[in-house]
Amino acid sequence: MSIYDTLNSQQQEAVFRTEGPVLILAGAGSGKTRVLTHRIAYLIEEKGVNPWNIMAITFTNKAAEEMRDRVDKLVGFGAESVWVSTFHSSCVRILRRYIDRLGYSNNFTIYDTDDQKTLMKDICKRLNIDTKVYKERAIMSAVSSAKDELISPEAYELSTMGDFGKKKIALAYKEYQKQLKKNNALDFDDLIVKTVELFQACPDVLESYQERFRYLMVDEYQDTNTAQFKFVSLLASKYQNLCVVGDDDQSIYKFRGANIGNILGYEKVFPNAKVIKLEQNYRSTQNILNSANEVIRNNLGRKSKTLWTDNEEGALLHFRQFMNGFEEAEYITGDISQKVREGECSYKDCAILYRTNAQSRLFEEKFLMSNIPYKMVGGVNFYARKEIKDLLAYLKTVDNARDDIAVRRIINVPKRGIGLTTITRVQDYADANGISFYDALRTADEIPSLGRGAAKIRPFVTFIQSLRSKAEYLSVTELLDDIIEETGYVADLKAEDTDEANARIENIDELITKVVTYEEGTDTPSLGEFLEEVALIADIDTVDSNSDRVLMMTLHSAKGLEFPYVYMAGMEDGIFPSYMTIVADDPTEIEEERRLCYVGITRAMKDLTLTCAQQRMIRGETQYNKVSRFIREIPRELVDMGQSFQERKVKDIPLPSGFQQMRQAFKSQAFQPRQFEVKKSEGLSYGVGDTVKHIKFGVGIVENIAEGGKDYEVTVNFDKAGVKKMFASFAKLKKI
Ligand SMILES: Nc1ncnc2c1ncn2[C@@H]1O[C@H](COP(=O)(O)OP(=O)(O)OP(=O)(O)O)[C@@H](O)[C@H]1O
Ligand SMILES: [Mg+2]
Repeated sequence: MSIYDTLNSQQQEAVFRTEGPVLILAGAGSGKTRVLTHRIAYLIEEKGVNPWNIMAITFTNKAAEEMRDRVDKLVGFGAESVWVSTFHSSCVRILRRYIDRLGYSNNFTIYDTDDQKTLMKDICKRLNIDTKVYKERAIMSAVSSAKDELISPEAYELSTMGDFGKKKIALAYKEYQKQLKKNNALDFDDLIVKTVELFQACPDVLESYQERFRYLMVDEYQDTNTAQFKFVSLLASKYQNLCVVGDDDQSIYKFRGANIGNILGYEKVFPNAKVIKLEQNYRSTQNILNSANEVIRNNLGRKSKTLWTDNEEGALLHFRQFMNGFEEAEYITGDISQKVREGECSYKDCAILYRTNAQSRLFEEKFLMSNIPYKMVGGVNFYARKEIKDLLAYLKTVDNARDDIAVRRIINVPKRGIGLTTITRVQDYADANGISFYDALRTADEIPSLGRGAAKIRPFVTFIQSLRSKAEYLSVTELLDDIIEETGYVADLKAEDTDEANARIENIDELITKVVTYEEGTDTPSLGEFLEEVALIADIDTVDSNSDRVLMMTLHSAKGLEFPYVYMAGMEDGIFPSYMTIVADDPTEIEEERRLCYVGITRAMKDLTLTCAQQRMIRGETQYNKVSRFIREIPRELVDMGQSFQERKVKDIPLPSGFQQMRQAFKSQAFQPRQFEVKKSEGLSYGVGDTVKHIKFGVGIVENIAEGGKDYEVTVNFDKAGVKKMFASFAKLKKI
């Protein structure tokens, strides 16, 4: 039996049709990605195609990694030469080789959003564009959309049609490109645009890549934009071996220029394309799939399609409503650890999905406290995010200013024109005199080497000093508000008005919520104690070589992935669908959110839990949200509604439950695993120093047993496998 026998007949058709354009349009979990990986295997093994001649493009690095993995498993030898990557990294590789043909040098720099913004600010100044009327960020986002559509500065200018605002943007766009080139730099969008330009300007380069990539495949095709589509169609125009797979119901990147028209337009560019539909879902239980189908049915602008499954009916979906976000996080973490403890699944089988990254904080804290390993995919841990670090650095500086790193972090946030030379000189002075960096700043006038630099430092010191005197009578919440206000931190982000800036604001709101919760839950709150509490969570080392971890990510980053147990949290109108899309005039915005919901539901293989909170603290204020409209679109008979919170007779919980324990835990530091060295642990049949046997790692000696929340963490030095840390309940060690 060959690997291709495991495919159904439509899938086989898609795999075996290696020549010519193929379009596979099919619903979630129908095996689209599987078809692509098997197609790669088939090309190499059955058609004798050189792996070097195959290119597969996916949307995210995570998806590329996963595809690479799947291909490696199918094809033993040679698979590493298949070019599997994202659009952006493919383009970087091509440009590094040939961009000199466009007059750049091959060691070009790639500008991140901060660099872009600095440049755009500069340009606005130079062109006398009033950034109060035309915000840099708004200009940048218009420029970015133009690039997604492959509209050049010249074409943009022609399209302005006397529109005054657009004219300004056209001017800025033109100048921006000029400056980028002068700096030998490309922004993110340019990576694709310049590659397309290169292909168009240099037929020989294009041809060499056409020869190289005889077989092209694109996953998640529904999310490609015009520029990306042009890139692949140019590459495929010679041999026409382009196979794209996608699902119009999972198009969730309209805000980034994804163009659903590409799906429909494919047959225009490749008129003899073979269209293949896959209708069987292999991923999910009937209940999960039916729920997903019912939800997506509410979108009007879609092609209807059939998606069925042979899988078992499965458990009902679970819906749980809680008093607040804290209870919600507690329930989900508890549910996961119970399942793991009972041997029903491992941590890595579980994923928590949410609408915005800011929602991760409560889960992270809960996981850390319960010693449950977790990993955030495609996001940065809450306390490692720039905006959170910046604001905490302010609080630390106000608190005692002994943390040099904190002071240095914010000395130029927002920009105060204090240069690196000045900072280095201050640091040298501090080192030479054995004083802190901040104390050196306070005596800046006496540092001879500073010269005029000292004048720039004075306002900063005055600002911090004034915050310090305010800290005597302000609450931590008020102090934080004051810092945000005075630094213009949020105001600047608001002016940027991009998705990224808005996500940062949400994170800051979440920090405010954290402070408010802290103050409400403490008799004598203080800045010092708050920082201590945060430091304990922020500094816990989450780097864990163990890959058995609960995954947390936004719904957007979950695209293409699958997990046996999925938790969709924050199912509330105002969160998901987001408030912005509810108030928008445009009904297609809700449809995009609904597609995102469809993506979320269809990630689940066996079990799906949907949760929401009655009240949620956002920006330190309690909001009352209705249950998400998407929940109401799922037929009741498919859902186990659990106990509603009214039935639990919760009278009035001013504080999130579990909060007191958390405070206790912080005070006693009980959740720091290494603090508790237990010689002979209750319930374990072995102790430190005993020789034990593990089913996979063999024989070793127990080096340490630490109390970790609800389970013991055992460190064993195995004769062969080396030192491993594991939780007692699934290590199943036997004393010998
Ligand atoms: N013919 C098949 N037999 C058994 N399992 C299959 C078959 N086809 C697909 N699967 C399994 O079904 C699951 C979903 O497949 P895959 O991830 O390829 O779907 P997809 O269409 O790419 O989904 P998405 O739209 O979410 O990206 C995978 O676990 C895959 O291994
Ligand atoms: Mg897929």
